[in-house]
Amino acid sequence: MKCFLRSVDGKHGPIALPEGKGVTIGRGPETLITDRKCSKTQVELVANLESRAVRVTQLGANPCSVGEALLKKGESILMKEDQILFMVNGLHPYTVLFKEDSSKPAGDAGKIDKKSPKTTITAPPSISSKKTIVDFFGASTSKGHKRRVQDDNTLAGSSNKKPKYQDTKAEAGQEWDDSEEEEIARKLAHLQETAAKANSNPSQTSSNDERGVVCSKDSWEEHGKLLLFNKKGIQASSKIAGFDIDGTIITTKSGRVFPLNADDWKILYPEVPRKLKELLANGYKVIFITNQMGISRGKLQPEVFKAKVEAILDHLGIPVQVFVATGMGIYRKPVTGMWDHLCEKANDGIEVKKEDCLYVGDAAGRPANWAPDRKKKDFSCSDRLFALNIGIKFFTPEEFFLGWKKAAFNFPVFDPRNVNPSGQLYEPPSASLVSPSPEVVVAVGFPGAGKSTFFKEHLVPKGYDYANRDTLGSWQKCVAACEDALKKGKRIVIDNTNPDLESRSRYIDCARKAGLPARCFLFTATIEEAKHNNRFREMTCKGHVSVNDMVINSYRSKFVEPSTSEGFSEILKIHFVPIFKDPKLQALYQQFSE
Ligand SMILES: Nc1ncnc2c1ncn2[C@@H]1O[C@H](COP(=O)(O)OP(=O)(O)OP(=O)(O)O)[C@@H](O)[C@H]1O
Repeated sequence: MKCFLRSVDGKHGPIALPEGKGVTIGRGPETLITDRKCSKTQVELVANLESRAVRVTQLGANPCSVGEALLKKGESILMKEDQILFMVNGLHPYTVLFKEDSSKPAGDAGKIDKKSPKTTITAPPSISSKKTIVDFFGASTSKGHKRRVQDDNTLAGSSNKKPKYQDTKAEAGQEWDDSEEEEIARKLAHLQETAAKANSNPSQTSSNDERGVVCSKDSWEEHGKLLLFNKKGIQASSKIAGFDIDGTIITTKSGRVFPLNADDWKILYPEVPRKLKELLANGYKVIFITNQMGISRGKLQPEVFKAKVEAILDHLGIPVQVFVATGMGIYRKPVTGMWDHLCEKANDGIEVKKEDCLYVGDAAGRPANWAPDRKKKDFSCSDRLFALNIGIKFFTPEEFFLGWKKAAFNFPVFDPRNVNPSGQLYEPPSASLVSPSPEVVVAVGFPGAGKSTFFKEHLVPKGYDYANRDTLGSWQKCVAACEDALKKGKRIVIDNTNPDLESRSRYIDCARKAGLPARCFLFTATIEEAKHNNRFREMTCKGHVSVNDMVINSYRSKFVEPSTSEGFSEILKIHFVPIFKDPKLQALYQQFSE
């Protein structure tokens, strides 16, 4: 038995790790690593042939990682054959390989060809048949799979390499090229075996991760504004790796921001297919999660988009579950409706473990010039906020696929998690919310500032009449209602946005004519908070017409700070203090929305 360290990138040949002897590896001619973050003595490796494991000890200042574990200087971990060692910052991947001595007859492992600088190994019987892998990927023909693998090689800039897998005639014992994909294929084949067992006995799972049954056919589902694609071969898991599609998995061929047509796409980075396959091999279910508002706006035909999704998956050659939010509402990222659907209804009842999940997206709130050749700021922060709302790890495509360092980003001004239920409701605190005698209360505040909620909570139950232009139909009807209430000696609130002097003067005049006071209740919710509230109302209140940003911006441009000089006897500032009777609604409110 011998042990070798193998470069997953295929940058150099295998490095022998003699039994029990420390081998120091790092930046240098042996590994061809030039990355200065990697020390020349980055890690020490000690092979133990009996336990088929290698002890990895971190020596350099910047940590390496083995599987999920990040090693600080001086820390050690045992590395098994199914794990990947990244020398530094998720870069320079290595695996270890234990092989029977080539001088002995090959058992269930292969042999090292000492003559060739490149390692060739004999495929273990369990994975030597191409069909095994083809079945896992759900591809229809072996030819199709072979072509797909070649495509991936081309993407990875290694078109001079031979195809990774032999054709269907490949038998156990035949030699095949050593490459990064071979290791991944080994793991995939192992997973497939486990999956096959799980299919016959769904309660049985692999050692660490919970897995479900393997999906046997492609299917599209529709759940209101959610489209869901189950690709043949997907398998439920407690570990989820989620990806946005546009700008993360693909970009446009044309170079335009928006695709010119359904064929205007290409894989964003050559590293994408391999990284996704690696995740699958490590027991993740890979899902794509995309906002496609164009569908509900009638600009994108659902069938056209469905065909595009299928073409992307065929090109990648991997089983992926795809979630598409077709309009506004709970399914639209950053709100977590699509994730909730996955957890509650689309993961075979396997509980998703958030700590084992990650999400990658390009809408990350990065400012202009976030990297030397990246001038444009991100169009949004919705992907980062989506991961934050769920509570899982987030990466940009550059961080995840290319190993770039974390980029700076701008956080939204309004953070719904910070609304304070015990905050001060109004100012000045010495004022009285309710008057014992007839009066007019005139609201001023953004659409969505919380005016109606406040009045219905605090004034209407105390006997105030209520006038609102949305329900009555016009400001003239509100004025009539106001006159009528005052004539009857009643108190009334006017629940309109009333941003300017003109709109307010109508009600102040009514009060003046009746010889009664008019007070102003100025709602202090900011524009960002008001937009959030409007989106929350859209998700939770079916009857309300949605308020678009134009209406909100128009309020802002018309707004004139109310003053007693207009004729108000008093001006109260009303702050947004959340009241939630249902914890589910509170949780939804406290999610970032966009
Ligand atoms: N104090 C509060 N606590 C929790 N949610 C609130 C509160 N105030 C308002 N909301 C929510 O914010 C959304 C907008 O509130 P509301 O309809 O009261 O605003 P508005 O100022 O009356 O809007 P418009 O001017 O468009 O009628 C609603 O979904 C409401 O449930």
